[in-house]
This record gives sequence, structure tokens and C-alpha cells, in this order.
Amino acid sequence: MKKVVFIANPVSGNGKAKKAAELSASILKDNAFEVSIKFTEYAGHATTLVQQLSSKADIIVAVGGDGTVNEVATGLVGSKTVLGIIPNGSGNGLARHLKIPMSTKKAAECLIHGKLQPLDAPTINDKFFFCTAGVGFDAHISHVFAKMEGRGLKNYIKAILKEYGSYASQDYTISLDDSSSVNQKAFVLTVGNAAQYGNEAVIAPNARIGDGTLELTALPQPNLIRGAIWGIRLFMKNIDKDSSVNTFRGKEIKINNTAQSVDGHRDGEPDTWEYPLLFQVKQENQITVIANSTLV
Ligand SMILES: Nc1ncnc2c1ncn2[C@@H]1O[C@H](COP(=O)(O)OP(=O)(O)OP(=O)(O)O)[C@@H](O)[C@H]1O
Repeated sequence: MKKVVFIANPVSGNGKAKKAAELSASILKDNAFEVSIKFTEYAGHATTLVQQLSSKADIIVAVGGDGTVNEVATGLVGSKTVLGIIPNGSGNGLARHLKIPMSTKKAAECLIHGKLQPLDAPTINDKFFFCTAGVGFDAHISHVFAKMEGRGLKNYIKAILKEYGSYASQDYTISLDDSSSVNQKAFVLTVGNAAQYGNEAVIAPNARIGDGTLELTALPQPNLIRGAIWGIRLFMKNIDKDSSVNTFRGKEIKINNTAQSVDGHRDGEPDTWEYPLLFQVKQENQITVIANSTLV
């Protein structure tokens, strides 16, 4: 009998994780899986729980958003235990990339009938990310959003509209693998392991989760019209086709700036890093995830 542990973040998705964990656990139990549920008690707890439990489980399922998925997946690096996801956040970028349904019942069925896929575990200055990470306006928004009361898409859009006019592009130098560096003035620099931020907003359309490379998308300072076009292109999944946008690809991406440190984001959660920034994929860190399709 396969052993499945659900790790649910009770604060994700405005508190709906308990119900989602219980419903999905009961569906797996009815299909002859041995199930248990653990709830996180603080930020970072999911990684500790996974490190304690992974040797006793076949599958560990993150019930939450990308922040919870990040913590569970981080704990799985170096183990053979498979990652499952019951999406319960506001963006659910990695779950959407994996075509996992947003309905809890269907996502639970996907845990039973889905396909195993290799998932790279890239790092930014030695901290893992699985979906996207980067610096610039989106990272700034993740820091502003973290200080707001309440979460959800509505608050996220509120933060974007409030900060848009006052945020200025920065000068960066970018080097890929062993190549020489290029100078890039950018409003947003996002590194994709998976393609999207969440909510089907695709910032790195050619990112593939198990191909051992990262895709960097650089957006210059936009005017209002350009910003609106990018908004449409994110959802049309073709931001890379815009003539103002530069994309880069590598196993190792270095980003530097004259500042000492920078506010970044890892899988949508705010983080602060020292320059130079090193985004890196290593084959030995790859884990396995349950997807709804092989086209990831
Ligand atoms: N018990 C807890 N109390 C407070 N914070 C927690 C707890 N468990 C986990 N967290 C933190 O909650 C944060 C948000 O979690 P998560 O990203 O899963 O949900 P979300 O913000 O609703 O979804 P999304 O990232 O898709 O917007 C994570 O950074 C995680 O570390």
C-alpha cells in the first residue's frame, strides 16, 4: 500500500487548506492509499516536516500555494519520495504549469492517475526555487504584498497599480554559463524554471521544468501602452515575441549590480539577496513530481 503524507498550510488560500487536505486524503484512502495529514505551524515548517517524514512516505503532497510547494519540494531534494500538489494558493504557478486541475477533487484524482515528471531544483544564491525567481518590479511587489493585510489576486493587483508609477528600472550585468557579460537595464528580470508566475501569467514561455536549464526574461522600463501590451502577452503566453523583451537561457545565470543587496522573490515569496546573484541548476538536485500531462 502506497504511503501518502499531505502537508497543508492552514493560512494558504485564505484558510481553505484544511478542507482541501481532508477531501483529497479521503479520495486517496478510498483508492487504497495509506494517508496522513500534517498541518504547518509556521513559515518554514513544511521543509522540516518533509525532512522528518520523507523516508517513510512514497508521496508527500503540498496542500497550499507556491510558497508551500517550495518548502515541501526543498525538503525532498536528495530523496526519492515523489512530490504531489493540491493547489490551494492564489497563484498556483507550478501546479498550473503541471496542468494540475484547480478543483481539489480533480487534483486528488491527478495524484492517483497523473504522470511522474522530473523537476529541476534550481537555486538562487543556494536557496531553492521551483517556479520563478527574480529581481525588479515583480520582486518589489512581492515585498509590498507581504506587508499588506490579506492576500488574493485583488490585493496583488492593488499593489501593482499603486507601485507602478514610482518604480524605476535598474542597471544589471548578466552572464550566462561561461560567456562574457552583457549590460541590461531592466524593469523586471525573472528566471523561470517553470513558465508562469501563477494565474496563467506566463513570463518564461519556453521554460521546461526538467530540462536542466533556466530561462531569463528581461523587461525594460515600460510606458503605459507597452505595460498593457505585456499584460496581454503574459496571458497569451507570448511575452518572448515582443520586440522590447530579451530572453536568455543557461544552466548558470549570474546577475550583478553596483548595490550590495537586493529585494528579490523566490516562487512569489519575498526574499533578500547579496550581489552577485547566482541562479544555478544542478542535475543531482532533481526531484520527481506528479503532473497531469507529459507536456511540461
Ligand atoms: N502555519 C503557518 N502560519 C503562518 N505562515 C505559514 C504557515 N505555514 C506556512 N506559512 C507560510 O505561508 C506563506 C504563503 O503560503 P503559500 O504561498 O502556500 O500560500 P498563498 O500565499 O495563499 O498562495 P500563493 O503563493 O499561490 O499566492 C509561505 O511563505 C509559508 O512559509
